Amino acid sequence: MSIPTPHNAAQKGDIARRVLMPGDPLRAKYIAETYLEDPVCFNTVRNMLGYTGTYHGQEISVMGAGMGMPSMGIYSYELFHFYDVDEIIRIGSAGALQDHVNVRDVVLAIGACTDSSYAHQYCLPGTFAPTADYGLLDKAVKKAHELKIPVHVGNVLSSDLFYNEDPAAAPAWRSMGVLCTEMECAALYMNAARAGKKALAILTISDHIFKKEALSAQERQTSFSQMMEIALGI
Ligand SMILES: O=P(O)(O)O[C@H]1O[C@H](CO)[C@@H](O)[C@H]1O
Ligand SMILES: O=c1cc[nH]c(=O)[nH]1
Repeated sequence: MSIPTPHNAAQKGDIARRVLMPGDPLRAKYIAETYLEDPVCFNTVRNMLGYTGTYHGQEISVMGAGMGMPSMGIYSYELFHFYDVDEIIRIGSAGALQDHVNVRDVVLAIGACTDSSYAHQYCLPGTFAPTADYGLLDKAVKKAHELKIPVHVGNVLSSDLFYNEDPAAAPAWRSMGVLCTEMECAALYMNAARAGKKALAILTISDHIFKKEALSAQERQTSFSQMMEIALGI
């Protein structure tokens, strides 16, 4: 595939080697305008906004990934394969599945279970365990400790379903110690593995599946800042 792609108007060199990816493109805009110096917008196709700027002198990009594994699958595939991106850090929200994981908490995803068929394309003679890049994960853990931000480090669920009508699904994942549920991490980790690149997901708990708690808009912003401090500090 040549660039620009059907989904990304960037030219070669417009995108940094490291990209932060929130699901929401407006959050990408907010991050670029709030945290980066001299941000330049490189994509508006489908309003999936992407920006490149600098943070403490280092070039970094931030781009929306959309919701769900197909969307993350497209954008991260193109970044890894056509734009020479080396590292993608997903920054997103998630619903807690464990009692000790609370709203506002930050989760670093070692691995991503999934109910999606995304891995079928690889025709593997078994199941694949999508995992974070250990170097990025280690740096994120150390940065969180340095910033005194408590984090949970463990397995997450990347589900195709935000509204799941099977009442047994969440308790089943909970019984396996899975910390929280979101919708993109497994696709990102699989694309990174296939491309020989690096990925990590940093998640903020926005709601609790079992306690039926949810953050207010203001609280989301505060917790989101902690996640950003870790992601940008790596
Ligand atoms: O906050 P983001 O990154 O969008 O992540 C979570 O929020 C969306 C669902 O509301 C899904 O994309 C899920 O993964
Ligand atoms: O995918 C998600 C994100 C936040 N909360 C959920 O319950 N699911």
